Amino acid sequence: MHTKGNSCCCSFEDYKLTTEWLLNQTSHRPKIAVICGSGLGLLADGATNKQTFRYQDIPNFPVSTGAWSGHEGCLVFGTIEDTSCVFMQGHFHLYEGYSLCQVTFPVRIFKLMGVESLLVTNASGGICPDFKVGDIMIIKDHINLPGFAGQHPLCGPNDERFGIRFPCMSDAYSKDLRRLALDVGSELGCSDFMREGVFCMVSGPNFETIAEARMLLILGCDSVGMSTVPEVTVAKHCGLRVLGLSLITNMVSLDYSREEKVNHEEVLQTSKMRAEVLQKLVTALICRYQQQSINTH
Ligand SMILES: O=P(O)(O)O[C@@H]1C[C@H](O)[C@@H](CO)O1
Ligand code: HPA
Repeated sequence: MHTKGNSCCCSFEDYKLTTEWLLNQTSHRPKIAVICGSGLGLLADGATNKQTFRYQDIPNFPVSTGAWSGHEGCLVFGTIEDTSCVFMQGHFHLYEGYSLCQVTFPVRIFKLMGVESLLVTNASGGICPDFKVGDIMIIKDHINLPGFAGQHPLCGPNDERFGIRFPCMSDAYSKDLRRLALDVGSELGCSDFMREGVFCMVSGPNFETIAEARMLLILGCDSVGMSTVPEVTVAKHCGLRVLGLSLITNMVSLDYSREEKVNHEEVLQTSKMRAEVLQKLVTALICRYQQQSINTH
């Protein structure tokens, strides 16, 4: 897989080869794909009948830069109730040096495998002053800051087999799935720490300066992180329904007098603290998703 400038140089045949390889290795035919954010690899724990592939063993799959820890770097197929799912334990970031074609490569594989909906999770810094560490924000919309600077996963020749040249992004996050997430969250007693808001992607790897954070607040961002937007953009382009859940792992500094400094350990600690709740939420969502599709089809 090569990249030219910032455009994707992965051919349709590359995507097909990886898809066919996976379909030949597993009898799972996933309907839902889940991208596990930093520290959230255990979202796959609710699944049974699991089959795991290391990224390094999957043809064309981007290989870990070693920045991840533990059991990350695996694609896990499994079943939740009767729904076949696939989980990405560990995802790819611009700041690790991956091209956006590599970052979003798995999403097109999911599409070709027959996945209908993508559930993206991530860790982010809270900007909205009403938010608290540990809140789960349902992503209502996003700001693609790297995209404004030409770092966009759909730059380059458009492959119509995936989607149209100029896709609409005003409804990138499914209203039905957002409602379902709110309902399921409320049934599980999570309403007190569930929010909805606008997510902004920055490239990272540094956390924001105070001036940058203040700018993001003025722009209407509720939280900021270093992933998700490229995957969601490519998912929407190829017709997947998307739900995004962003865990507020820290509050972003908006004030020069604030003493606390954000760091990656704090991010991972909050993810660890909330991982079990998020896992229950994701599992319940997938159960309800299946029931809803049965009722509506
Ligand atoms: O869930 P992701 O991987 O987006 O997590 C954020 C962005 C960085 O990877 C990391 C910074 O602490 O957290
Ligand atoms: N800023 C950017 N990305 C992040 C943050 C943050 O404060 N927390 C987790 N990911």
